[in-house]
Formats: sequence, structure tokens, C-alpha cells
Amino acid sequence: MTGRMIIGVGADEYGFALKERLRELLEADGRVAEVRDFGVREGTDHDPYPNVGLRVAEAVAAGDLDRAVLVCGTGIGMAITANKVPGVRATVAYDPYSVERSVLSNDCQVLALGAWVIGAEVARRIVADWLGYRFDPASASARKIAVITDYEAGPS
Ligand SMILES: O=C[C@H](O)[C@H](O)COP(=O)(O)O
Repeated sequence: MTGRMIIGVGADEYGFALKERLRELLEADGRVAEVRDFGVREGTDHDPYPNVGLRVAEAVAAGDLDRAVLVCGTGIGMAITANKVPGVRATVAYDPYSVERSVLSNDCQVLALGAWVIGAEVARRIVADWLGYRFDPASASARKIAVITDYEAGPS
């Protein structure tokens, strides 16, 4: 992936406000071609995090999104959910090094954040940094990721 990215965003009711802040940031970023919002649409909407996380992760797996940011209370439920979809690699990450390595080592397409854990401005900085990292498919890390994708494909 070298061009401008299509990014999905999604949140449950607890992550809604932070998701909105991050959506605005992404929409204003020149590295982003398009932002697709998978809800919730209002802070009063009740859609449990697995519903939102599965919709977004399935769009990543289908190739409709390059990457996604998911927000719930802790980020943990969103990451667990997204990782259930074959082909999707999701993580919670807050420190700059883990955010970087989630892309450069692990080719994670999904960053999950917890609105109860992190302040909005730090989250915005993390997402801005995260956009700048691109996985190198020629790197040594690619062979390790292939072990995961081979496992997902099942016995041959
Ligand atoms: O990981 C789950 C999230 O934090 C979610 O927003 C809240 O889940 P809970 O209501 O089960 O605590």
C-alpha cells in the first residue's frame, strides 16, 4: 500500500465521542482518501462493540478498507472481535513504539483504542503517527505474518 488510504472508523456508545474526534482528524489528513464511518452514529445509540467491530473487520478483510480505527471503552473488546475475522490483525496500542511496530512488524490493519483509557489529544497524536507507517511486504516480518495467514487458511 503506497497511495492514499481508505480508513474505517467504528465505536460503541462509550467510544462514540472519541471516534468522532478521530474521524475529523482522519478526514482532514492528506494521507487519507476517504473515511467510512461504521457507527455508532449517535452517543445514545446502543450497538454492542462486537457488532460494530465485526462490520468493520469484515470490510477490512474484503479489501474495502485499507485500515480501521475502532474505539470502545478499553479497546480490548474491539481488538478481540476484529481478530476473529480471518485476515484481520488488530491490536490495542498506546505507546509510540508499539503503535509503530503494530504496522511495521505485524502489518496490523486495525488499531483499537479505549476511550476510558486515553485522552483525545493523545489518541489523535497516536492515529496521526499510525497513518505514517506502511508495512513493507519485502521485510523479514512478512514471513512471520505468513505463518498466521497460513494457519487461518486451515490444513492444506
Ligand atoms: O471491551 C469492551 C469495551 O470496553 C466496551 O466498550 C464496554 O464493555 P462492557 O460494557 O462489557 O464493560
